[in-house]
Amino acid sequence: MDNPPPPAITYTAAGLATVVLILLSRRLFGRKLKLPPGPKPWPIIGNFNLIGPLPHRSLHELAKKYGPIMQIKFGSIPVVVGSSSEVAEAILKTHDISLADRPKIAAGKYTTYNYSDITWSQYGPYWSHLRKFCNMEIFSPKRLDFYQHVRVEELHSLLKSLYKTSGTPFKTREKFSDLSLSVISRLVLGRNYTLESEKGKGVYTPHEFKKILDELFVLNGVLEIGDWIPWLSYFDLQGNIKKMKAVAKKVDRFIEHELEEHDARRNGVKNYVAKDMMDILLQLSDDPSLDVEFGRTGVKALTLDLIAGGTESTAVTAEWALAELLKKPEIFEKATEELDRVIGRERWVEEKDIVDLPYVTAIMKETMRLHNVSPLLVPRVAREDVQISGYDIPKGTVVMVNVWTIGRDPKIWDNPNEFCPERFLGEEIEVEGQNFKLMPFGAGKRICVGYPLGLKIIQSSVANLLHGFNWKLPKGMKKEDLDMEEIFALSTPKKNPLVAVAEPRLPPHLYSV
Ligand code: HEM
Repeated sequence: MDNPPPPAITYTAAGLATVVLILLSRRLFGRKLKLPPGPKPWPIIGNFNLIGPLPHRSLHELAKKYGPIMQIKFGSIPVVVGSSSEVAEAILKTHDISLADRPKIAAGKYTTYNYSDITWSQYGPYWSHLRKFCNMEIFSPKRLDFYQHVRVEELHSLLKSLYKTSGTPFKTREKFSDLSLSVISRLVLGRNYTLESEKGKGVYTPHEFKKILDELFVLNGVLEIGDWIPWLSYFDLQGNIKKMKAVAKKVDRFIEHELEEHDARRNGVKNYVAKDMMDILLQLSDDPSLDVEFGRTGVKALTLDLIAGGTESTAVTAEWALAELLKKPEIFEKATEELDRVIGRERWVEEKDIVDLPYVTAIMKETMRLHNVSPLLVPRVAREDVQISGYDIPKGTVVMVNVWTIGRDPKIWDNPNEFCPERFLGEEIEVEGQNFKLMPFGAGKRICVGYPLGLKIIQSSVANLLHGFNWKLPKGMKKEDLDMEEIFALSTPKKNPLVAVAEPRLPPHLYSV
C-alpha cells in the first residue's frame, strides 16, 4: 500500500493560506486586526464544546466572562455576539446595512426553496422587493384594516371553543396556534386550514399539516454541524439534512396543490380580482415590468414564510404569557380589574381598545422581554468590514444579538428575572425596533416583516383570554410545579406544553357570537 503524503505538506499549505489571509486582512485594515475577546477555539470544532442545547443560555454565560461583544467560533466560522443594548444598537442600527446578509445555512437551502424566501435570502434587490411587496400589499395599515373581520371572526371562534372546554384541562398552545394558523391561512390561501370541515380539500388534514409545520420549525432552529464545519455536511451526521429534504417535499406538495387551485380559478378570467395573498403573489410573478425575477419559486417561498412566520410566534408568546400569570395570580387580578373598568362585562375587547389597556399591554411587553421567540434573533453576516466598540468585524463574520441576555441585563432592568409588568407602566418602551432594550421583533432592515399583524393578533388574543376566562392549573397542580423550561427552535416554546383550565367569567350569551 502507498504511504499517505506527509501531513507536513497539508500543514504547510494551511499555514501559507493563514499567512496570506492575515497579510490580506492587514492590508485591508492597514494594521493588525483587533478581534473581540472570546474563548480560545479548538481545531475543527471551534468553541462548540461550550455551546449546550440552549445556545442563548450558553452564550449568556460566556458573555459574563468576555463582555458585551465577544467572538467565538462555531466550527471554523467566526461568530460575533452582541449582548448589550449599546452593541445591539451598533449592529442593528449604526452598521445595519453592512451587517444585513444571512448565513447560507442548510435549513434555508433545503426548506425555503434555496434561500428564495425573505428570512434566508441575502440582502439585495430580490429581498428588498419581497419586503416592499409585503409592506405594501400584505401588512400595510389599509390591508390590515381590510382584513380585521378575519382576525375578529377567528378570535371569537377560539373564545367559543374555549367556552366548550369549561373546567376541562387542555393544552393551551394547540388552541392558540389554531387561531394564528386560521387567520394566516385565510389571509394567504383564502381558506381556513384548521377546520375539520376543510378536510379533503387540501392534501393534508389540519392535524397532519400542523405536524409538518412543527417539524419545519424545529429543523429551522437546529444547530446543524455541517453549517459550521462545511466538509462535514456531506456526512449529515445528525440526520438533519435528510429530515429537511423530507419535510420540504411534504411542504412543496401542499403549496403546489394550493397553487394549482389558485391557477385554475384565475385561468381564462378576464380582469380577475385577487381574493387572497396567493392570488396577489401570482399576479406579481406574472408582471413583466418587474426588474427582479420572482417566479413560481418565489411565490412558494413567500407563501411558506408567511405561514411559518405567522403561526408559531404568536401562539408561543400567548402560552408564555399565561404560564407567567399562572405563577403570579395577583397579576390576573390587576388585569381583570383594568378590563372590567375599561371594557365592562358586556362585550369583548376590540383591537381599538388596546391603547386604553396599559396594564394588559405591559403584560405583553414583560412576556416578550423574558420569552423572546427568537432569543438570538436570526443570525446576520457582515457584507463588509466594520468596527464596533473598537473591535474589527471582518466581512463574512456571522453576527448575532443575544436579546435573551439584554432582556435580563441588571443594568437595564431591576430584578431582571422577576415577571413584573409594572416596570413598563409610565415608561415609553415600545416593541417595534426603536428601543434596543426590548426587541421582540428584532430591529433595523431585517426587523420582522409581519410584526404589524403579529402584534395585533397577540395583543387582542391575550386581552380577550384574560377578559373572558379565569385561568387555573389542573386540579392537584400547584404553581410551584409549573416549570418554565424552554426548547430552542425557530420559536422558543415551553419545553413541556402548558396545560390549563379556562372558566368563563362573562355572561354566557357573549360566547355564542
Ligand atoms: C408575536 C409575533 C411575532 C414575533 C415575536 C416575531 C419575531 C420575529 C423576529 C425576532 C424576527 C427576526 C428579526 C431579526 O433578525 O432582526 C422575525 C423575522 C421575520 N418574521 Fe416574525 N415574528 C412574529 C410574527 C410574524 C408574522 C405574523 C409573520 C408573517 C405573517 C412573520 C414573518 C417574519 C419574516 C418573513 C421574517 C424575516 C425577515 C427578514 O429576514 O427580512 N413574523 N420575526
